[in-house]
Amino acid sequence: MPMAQMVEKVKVLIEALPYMRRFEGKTFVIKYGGNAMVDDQLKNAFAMDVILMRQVGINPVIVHGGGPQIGQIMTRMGLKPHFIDGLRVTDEETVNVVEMVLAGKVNKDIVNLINLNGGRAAGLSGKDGHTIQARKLTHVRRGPEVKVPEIIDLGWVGDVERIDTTLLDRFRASDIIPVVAPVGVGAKGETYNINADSVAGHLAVAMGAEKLILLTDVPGVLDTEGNLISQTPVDDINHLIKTGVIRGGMIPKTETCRHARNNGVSAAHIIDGRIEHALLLEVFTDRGIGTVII
Ligand SMILES: Nc1ncnc2c1ncn2[C@@H]1O[C@H](COP(=O)(O)OP(=O)(O)O)[C@@H](O)[C@H]1O
Ligand SMILES: CC(=O)N[C@@H](CCC(=O)OP(=O)(O)O)C(=O)O
Repeated sequence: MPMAQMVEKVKVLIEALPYMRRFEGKTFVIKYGGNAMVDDQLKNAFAMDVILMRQVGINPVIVHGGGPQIGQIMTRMGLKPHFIDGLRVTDEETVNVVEMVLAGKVNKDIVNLINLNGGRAAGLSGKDGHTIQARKLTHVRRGPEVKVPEIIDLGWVGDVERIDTTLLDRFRASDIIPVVAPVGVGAKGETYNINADSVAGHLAVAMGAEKLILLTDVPGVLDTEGNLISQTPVDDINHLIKTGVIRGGMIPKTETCRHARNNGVSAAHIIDGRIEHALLLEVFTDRGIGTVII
């Protein structure tokens, strides 16, 4: 390798050093989903990023999605997936499929991925350690087409009521990376299907996380011309939603970020999981690659 190229490599490490120092001992809650969870090269890059974070003393907590994987199994079973405002309408049969897919195969595949890349991961759902305590979500329909606000029954869709961090605190004290399925448990032991971004936001608050990082399939929050908004103060989110700059699936994402920011999390990031090593590029470089909500 030519000397100039070697020097460039060392510069990258030096650029990362102040960030490594600043984040040592801090918790990052990372929502993992989208393309980053299906493409083999991206999957391994994600695992390596998380392992490197753990190695330099950061406590990464992974919350995963799995909407497409649930959809595949439902279709095979002859069930038709149905969404309202980005939330899956979840009847009794569907909630069983959701739990089997998320807390089962999807969760274990991620645990396996991290372990195979040299880390130590353990999977849990919200039922383990009573970690994610939930109640039925009261969903009010929104958007320009809704004239009168209307409450919709989405079935077994949950809202986080309380997070018990006991189990996650144990992991924090060890070298184990927790991988959390977004399945909640109700007061009577009932199972709730919860949006993974929302679980990540609540976990970040409960754990006093330094960062909430949401991986998605777009570069970040885009303006009306499609240009990336690299940084935005949390107080501007409302305006961006009201003026229609932020729409659709980006509304609950940015609202989750706002909730986290307003409850002690220092920064919330929305980044492009289609970029290899998106996590390290966002966290350990001066410019970052996505949107940071400060
Ligand atoms: N201002 C915006 N910037 C970026 N994406 C936006 C914006 N407004 C709406 N969106 C939409 O939000 C989507 C991301 O939300 P969603 O599909 O729910 O993500 P995920 O599947 O990763 O959870 C984007 O694909 C895009 O279509
Ligand atoms: C209530 C609700 O919609 N829950 C989601 C949970 C998984 C998820 O959030 O997965 P993604 O991040 O891949 O969308 C669902 O059933 O699909």
